[in-house]
Amino acid sequence: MTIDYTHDGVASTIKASPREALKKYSRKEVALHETPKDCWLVIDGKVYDVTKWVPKHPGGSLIHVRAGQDSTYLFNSYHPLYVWKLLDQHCVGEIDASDEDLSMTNVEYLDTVKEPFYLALKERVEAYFHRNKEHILHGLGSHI
Ligand code: HEM
Repeated sequence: MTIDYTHDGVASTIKASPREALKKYSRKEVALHETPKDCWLVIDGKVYDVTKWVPKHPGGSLIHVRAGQDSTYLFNSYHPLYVWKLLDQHCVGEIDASDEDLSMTNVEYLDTVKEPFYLALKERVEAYFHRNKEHILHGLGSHI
């Protein structure tokens, strides 16, 4: 199951598709890349080397607070849905499911990003803020 964020209407684009052959990494291998100058992230089971993107990141140093670790929840909570499309270019592999170490991730959140209800809700919230010309983070800031 992968999420295809390349179409309009994100919630309807969850579909089963064969994964291309990606290099497999254990979470321990990913954990070796834990600095701003060598920054790998695990997001939704895939491994991303975002080192080159660190100095350009609009959200500044937050990009490396979980360098070398699972950042699925953090990534998803901070970004509008379109940012998922930008991840592909940084992909270097995926987590080796046969060597999964659940103590190194936060299983509670792993499937949330794939749930149609969650995606539909997030899409609608983004559309609301867009219509009202508010920045989503600033808008939320006044309510939390
Ligand atoms: C878990 C690591 C990350 C965290 C905590 C994080 C956090 C943030 C935050 C707080 C912002 C809002 C900045 C602002 O509006 O003032 C932001 C914006 C952004 N980030 Fe990240 N980021 C992370 C990783 C990434 C990665 C890996 C990419 C791309 C490959 C990325 C791409 C972007 C883009 C394009 C924006 C601008 C979004 C917009 O408002 O249109 N970020 N990020």
